[in-house]
Amino acid sequence: MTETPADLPRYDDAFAQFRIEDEMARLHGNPTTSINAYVECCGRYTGENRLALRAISASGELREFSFDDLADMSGRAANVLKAAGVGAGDVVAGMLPRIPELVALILGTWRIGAVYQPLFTAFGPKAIEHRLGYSGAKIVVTNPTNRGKLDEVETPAQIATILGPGEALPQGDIDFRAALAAASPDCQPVMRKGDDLFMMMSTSGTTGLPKGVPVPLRALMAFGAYMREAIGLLPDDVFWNIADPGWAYGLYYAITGPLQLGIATTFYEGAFNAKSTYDIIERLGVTSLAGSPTAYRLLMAEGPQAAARVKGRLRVVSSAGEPLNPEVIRWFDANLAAPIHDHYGQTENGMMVNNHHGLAHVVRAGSAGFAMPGYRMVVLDEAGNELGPNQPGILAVDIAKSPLRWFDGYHQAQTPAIAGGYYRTGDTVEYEQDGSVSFIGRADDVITSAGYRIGPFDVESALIEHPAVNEAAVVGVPDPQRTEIVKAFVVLAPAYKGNPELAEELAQHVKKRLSAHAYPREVEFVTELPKTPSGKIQRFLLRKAEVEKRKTG
Ligand SMILES: CC(C)(COP(=O)(O)OP(=O)(O)OC[C@H]1O[C@@H](n2cnc3c(N)ncnc32)[C@H](O)[C@@H]1OP(=O)(O)O)[C@@H](O)C(=O)NCCC(=O)NCCSC(=O)CC(=O)O
Repeated sequence: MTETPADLPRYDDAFAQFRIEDEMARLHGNPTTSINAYVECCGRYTGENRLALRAISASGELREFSFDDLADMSGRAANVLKAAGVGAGDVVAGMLPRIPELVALILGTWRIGAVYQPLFTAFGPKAIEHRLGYSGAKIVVTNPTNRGKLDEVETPAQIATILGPGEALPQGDIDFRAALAAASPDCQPVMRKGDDLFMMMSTSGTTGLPKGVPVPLRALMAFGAYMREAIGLLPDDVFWNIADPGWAYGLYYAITGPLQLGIATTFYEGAFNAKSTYDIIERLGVTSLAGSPTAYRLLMAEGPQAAARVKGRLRVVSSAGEPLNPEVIRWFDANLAAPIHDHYGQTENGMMVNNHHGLAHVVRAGSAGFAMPGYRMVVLDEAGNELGPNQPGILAVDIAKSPLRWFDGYHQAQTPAIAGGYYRTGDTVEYEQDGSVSFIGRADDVITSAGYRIGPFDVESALIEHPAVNEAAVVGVPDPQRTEIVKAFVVLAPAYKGNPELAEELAQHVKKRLSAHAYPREVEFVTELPKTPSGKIQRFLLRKAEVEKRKTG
């Protein structure tokens, strides 16, 4: 790839020079004594007339907000939350599209020392109820598009709705926009400690429903380090991370990370499509773009002509959520003159292995890159022994030697992934001789589709709610566009007959009940599912057969 400029440090140097004290010094507060995420991401940059947010509405209207504007809006949001009885340590859930009020809500939540829980706007009632259930959120802030789903959710949480012109307020709700206008913008930040939480995320595994991922304030050090070390964000960059803030990559690195560095971020409220993405890159002069390979493959599919008008504009492009194929790297190089680098992370611990833009000379196409300074990443065999180069095993974090790692376990759930001094990511990889990591696949049944992590059990439990379904097994099958798609194998109840209409009905059922992104794009009706003698469904056999079938065409 790129030639080695003589003055760039060797990657090993960056790793050796890492000192947690330097990361602490970059914060405004101190994680051991007193810290507040609002102060880190906004309060410290007020009074400088500094740009914080460019927000483009679905109809294309651009509005700009300074850190002072966000201080004012978040102060109001904080006072509205306080009036609703929210205090330090309480959970505030947000189910909102990318609108300026979303940032006001998140910063306002942090300002009073509360914990922000994102609810992806594609979620259906089943996914929402589960998450509000384990978080115990005191209030949910949403908009009319999503409000109806909450009628089907059992929750004691108060609901606040952001109304558009002429929209009616559901009975019992707080009119959030009117309350913001009436509230005072003044609010003294509530200081916390580094181990206190400021986010409650969720993530899927192989078994059981999604689990809560508590994020302590000391994770801010890791988020800032990723923006600096891997994305290589510079003060003059026009930064746009297109990932949805309903998930980790969007919340950590489209909102928290750039604001923490005092650098403006970008919101586009409309649904993703290649044309509007090129339009916005051109209109705003975006120099640093982040997103998932599926989004980049969709930009590629639009063809070289569409790309030509922004060729040379992008200084760097960062990719996360799924492995990046070398073909995309070559296409971006040829048609956008932009280096696109693969980065690897998880909701637990954030980004950990990256092709760091600032260290372009060590980038390897087809590899996930090198451990972030501040992390010691290892490859383990099943017994927990560290493996050498070219030996496949589980990618893991060496806890004692990774001062930036912050994940201490799932919320009110066991965390077998943390054992023997390591956190096991669940991804199978191997090291190359130079220490870069090559991704092989998941060691479990978790599905990666269009950058989303989807738990098969979650989809199966939505399917078996349908009266036609007796049993279901859900697997990820390879797909050239979305890495994997969700496929369901369904054993029907005796009164039902498998046909395309029923397959579509089941897909729609999952879409509506669970989430619009997690539905099975393929449904196959079968008479039985492969099982172990003890009755456990063997998803891996179904997946293996699908992989073989697709290979042989
Ligand atoms: C690449 C994409 C832009 C492609 O967008 P698409 O529009 O094609 O499709 P999609 O995958 O978003 O959505 C699948 C289906 O859900 C629907 N859909 C999506 N969002 C919706 C919403 N908010 N409300 C209602 N429906 C919605 C779409 O219309 C589509 O329906 P239909 O199929 O009927 O057309 C997107 O998939 C994307 O942003 N992916 C990246 C995800 C991401 O941010 N990953 C990194 C974070 S993961 C992470 O942080 C860790 C973790 O997950 O744990």
